[in-house]
Amino acid sequence: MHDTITTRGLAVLGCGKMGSAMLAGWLQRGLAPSSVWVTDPHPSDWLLSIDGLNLNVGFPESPAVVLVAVKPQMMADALPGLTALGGRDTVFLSVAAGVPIARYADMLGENTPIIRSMPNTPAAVGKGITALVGNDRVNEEAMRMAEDLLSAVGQTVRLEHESQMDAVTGVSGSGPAYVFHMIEALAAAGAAEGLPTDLAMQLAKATVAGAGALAEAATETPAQLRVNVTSPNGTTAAGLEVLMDEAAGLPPLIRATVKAAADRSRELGQ
Ligand SMILES: NC(=O)C1=CN([C@@H]2O[C@H](COP(=O)(O)OP(=O)(O)OC[C@H]3O[C@@H](n4cnc5c(N)ncnc54)[C@H](O)[C@@H]3O)[C@@H](O)[C@H]2O)C=CC1
Ligand SMILES: O=C(O)[C@@H]1CCC=N1
Repeated sequence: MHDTITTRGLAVLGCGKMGSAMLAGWLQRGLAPSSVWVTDPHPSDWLLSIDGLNLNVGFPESPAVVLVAVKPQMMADALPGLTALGGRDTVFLSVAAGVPIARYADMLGENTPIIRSMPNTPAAVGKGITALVGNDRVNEEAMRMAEDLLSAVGQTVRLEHESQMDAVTGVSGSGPAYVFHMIEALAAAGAAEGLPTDLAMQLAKATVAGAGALAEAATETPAQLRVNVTSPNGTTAAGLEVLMDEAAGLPPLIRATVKAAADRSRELGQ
């Protein structure tokens, strides 16, 4: 873990599902709990069980990073307490959906290095992907430090423009929920075809996990991997005829799903 973080400390504002997934990754990578300060009015049992963590005792005077992981709707209550840390070299790293860098800069001062990021919950098992974009106060060293932190829980990608963040949120931030729903729907369909519920769920989970792993590992495109499953005039072709229907199949449904999520991200930014 980056030396600056160990010496100056890492502050976490809000440590629910996302904050905890990230903190778990950092602790696993060897960050000492004594280097971490967490403020959360409702700490989980997991947080309470971490020996040496600085929990709800305020933040150090000049932490290397402040991770902001409260809900966008809580931001107005949570952030004003941190204005004293703004305008210096403490890097603010936000994971909040929709909240633009400008809103942090308004509260913390224009001179504050602010990185807006969008992780996702597979971070909890080290398989997340986080997109990042910083304001012009974020130098290369600060960006690398953030990437180093986030790479503890999966892949990272830099965005060229903050405006891309709403689409990213619609695809990879919210995306795990779409895939979990796919598992639910696949299992329910298996049960409707006569399988015991548990068996249908086991088949659905393993199929989605296996297909995801193959899509990541293979040199072929997902389209080719799909073709590889599809025997001419076989079972997959019959299924895909329904799923790939241009008017009523998955493409228009996923298009509308991602648009709704991206639109909501834009709305949260208003
Ligand atoms: N859950 C997800 O899949 C993802 C969430 N995010 C973003 O992460 C942020 C947090 O989301 P979750 O972890 O899902 O929510 P959560 O509800 O699990 O966590 C939020 C935490 O903030 C704490 N909190 C509330 N008021 C506070 C205050 N004034 N000061 C400090 N802490 C306070 C709550 O006690 C809670 O533990 C949101 O902004 C969300 O947009 C980003 C990517 C994915
Ligand atoms: O639903 C949300 O608003 C958050 C952001 C992306 C995933 N969960």
